[in-house]
Amino acid sequence: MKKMTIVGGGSMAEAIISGILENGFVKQKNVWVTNQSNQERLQYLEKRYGINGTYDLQTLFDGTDIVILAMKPKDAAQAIAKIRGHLSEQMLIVSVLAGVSLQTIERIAGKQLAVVRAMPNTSAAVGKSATAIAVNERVSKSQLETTRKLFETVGLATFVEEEQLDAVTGLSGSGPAYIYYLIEAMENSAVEIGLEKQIAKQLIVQTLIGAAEMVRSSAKPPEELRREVTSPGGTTEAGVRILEENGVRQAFISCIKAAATQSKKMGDALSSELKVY
Ligand SMILES: NC(=O)C1=CN([C@@H]2O[C@H](COP(=O)(O)OP(=O)(O)OC[C@H]3O[C@@H](n4cnc5c(N)ncnc54)[C@H](O)[C@@H]3O)[C@@H](O)[C@H]2O)C=CC1
Ligand SMILES: O=C(O)[C@@H]1CCC=N1
Repeated sequence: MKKMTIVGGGSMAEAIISGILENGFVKQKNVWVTNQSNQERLQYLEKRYGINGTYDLQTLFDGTDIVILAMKPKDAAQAIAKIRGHLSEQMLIVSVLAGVSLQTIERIAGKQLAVVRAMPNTSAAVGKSATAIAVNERVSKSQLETTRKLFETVGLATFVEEEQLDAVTGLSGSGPAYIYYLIEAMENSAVEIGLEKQIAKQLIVQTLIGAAEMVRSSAKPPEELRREVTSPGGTTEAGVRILEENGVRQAFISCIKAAATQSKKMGDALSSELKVY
């Protein structure tokens, strides 16, 4: 892989940049990034990661192999229209935009392109993304391999049907935020019951890592693992009863469904915006 161009320099772009450089997928000097207008942010990315920032489209796209689209879906029409003259069939276009279909990317570009639609998460920054990927028929075998390698350098990568990507977005694209929310609540409670914040943080993080590893490596389903923690008349039973009484399970289910629906809505909104033109 010779050159990579990233359009959009926000949280997701930074997570990918940090992950791929850590794993040597591409050399720092061969990574080019741009954003809408925030020069300070571009300079931060250049300094922090030793990559190149520019607003000059020729410099950005000349001889590039992979273009990563990492702007918000609402900005996609304008952003892709601006760069479409620089996109070619030889390039692999990788979109991480929630909800936006492979077809929509080609429609905005106004030409046939090899497009990958991926849904990673920000844990890419530490090599732990869970990424699901769908591709269009113009993606070659070697581009498919490059895509797999790209996302495997930042965590787990799996291929799915495009129709499943909204569900993936609701589950694992947004997923880290649900876990951070849980950690916030655990930290709040820890302070309230008299633990020091720093000690509580260590215990919470290790508990999450341990539980995740148990689910990953054990043949037992999570319900059974949970039963093993729950002594009759004990502490866990007292705690989990409160979760059940407060509908926390249902709240999580509704949360993930709402996020998946929102992904589809954002894609549909962009698609109907295009019909207007
Ligand atoms: N943040 C997350 O956890 C995840 C985000 N995504 C997707 O990644 C994309 C980016 O999300 P974030 O990084 O969170 O957003 P962000 O708001 O942090 O960054 C968006 C970037 O796009 C740039 N941009 C906007 N218009 C542009 C234009 N016309 N030309 C060039 N750059 C332009 C902005 O300047 C900014 O640097 C979204 O489409 C989102 O759906 C996907 C998976 C996870
Ligand atoms: O909140 C969002 O729209 C993006 C997509 C997945 C995670 N963050």
